[in-house]
Amino acid sequence: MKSPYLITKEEILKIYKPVNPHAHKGTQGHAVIIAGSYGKVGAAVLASKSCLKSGCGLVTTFIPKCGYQILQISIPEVMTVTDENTNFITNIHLPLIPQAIGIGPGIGKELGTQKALFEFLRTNKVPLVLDADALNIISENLSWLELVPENTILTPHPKELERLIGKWNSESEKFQKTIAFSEKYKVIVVMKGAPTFIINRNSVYENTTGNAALATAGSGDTLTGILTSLLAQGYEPKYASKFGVYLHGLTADLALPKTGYESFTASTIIKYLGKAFLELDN
Ligand SMILES: NC(=O)C1=CN([C@@H]2O[C@H](COP(=O)(O)OP(=O)(O)OC[C@H]3O[C@@H](n4cnc5c(N)ncnc54)[C@H](O)[C@@H]3O)[C@@H](O)[C@H]2O)[C@@H](O)CC1
Ligand SMILES: Nc1ncnc2c1ncn2[C@@H]1O[C@H](COP(=O)(O)OP(=O)(O)O)[C@@H](O)[C@H]1O
Ligand SMILES: [Mg+2]
Repeated sequence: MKSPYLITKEEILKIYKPVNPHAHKGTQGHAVIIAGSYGKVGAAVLASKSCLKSGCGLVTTFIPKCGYQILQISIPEVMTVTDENTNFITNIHLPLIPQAIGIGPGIGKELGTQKALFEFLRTNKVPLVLDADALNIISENLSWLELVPENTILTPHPKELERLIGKWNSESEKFQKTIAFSEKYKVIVVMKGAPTFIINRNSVYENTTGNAALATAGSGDTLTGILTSLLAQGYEPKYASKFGVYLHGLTADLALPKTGYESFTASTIIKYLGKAFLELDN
């Protein structure tokens, strides 16, 4: 394997598009987050909040009914659309065509949710981020990946990656298999870890931000929100993936001197997103 390209501040500055002074919420992109189930509505809250706090103009969150009040009270800025079902998603219907959709955090693997995911993938044309249980469901139905838009971003952690590509015997085999997977399905794979690598066909990129403070519940859910937000703002998937992982890691680097590793939580990622964007101007 060629040595990876590093995702550095210099690279990110070539990608970053500062907000236009004439911008309004309608020009900043409308993102949809499809997430949550009974007991895991927090995943929907974290992904939606990080989405909104990464610059997109409007966020609509699709959740099972049990998440309605939780979402509306936790994040009044976010609009919500609910499934007919109380505890998990069974039928994804959106009253709008957004610029990007992130799906998967906390949705579970109920049969009804699997069917809803298939029907969604069959009809969706919008740029997509697939995470968590969306990946776990797809792992058992790999042909569904033929339905997703080209350059869909997949964000597996190592266990989810193993479910997608099978076991590997060495680091180099892991990369070979992920490259083959990215080429076969024409998708971008964000291999989350320490550090995170992005595999886009046979190109490999290594993130330079982040630390072990990110080893905390919901950390990946916030990454899904950030990536979906950047896609909705019009960043191409190859740029959104790099910018997103860089910003996500940078929040932890900036927060660490204040929080230490132990008290850092996924909400701290969200809290430090503003400082991470400001750091790009320094
Ligand atoms: N507050 C919430 O509502 C939360 C909801 N979550 C959701 O809960 C669902 C289950 O997610 P999980 O990821 O916990 O379950 P998984 O079963 O997908 O992953 C857990 C397994 O993966 C392994 N693993 C994870 N990261 C690893 C790493 N970096 N290196 C090696 N092994 C690693 C763990 O050891 C464990 O065996 C997802 O839908 C997720 O989005 C979680 O994000 C936690 C917070
Ligand atoms: N030790 C670490 N160093 C750097 N980043 C880490 C470390 N541990 C976890 N992360 C990052 O935290 C995130 C964890 O994602 P994930 O496992 O999906 O969390 P969750 O499902 O709980 O939201 C990934 O972006 C991963 O790269
Ligand atoms: Mg996760």
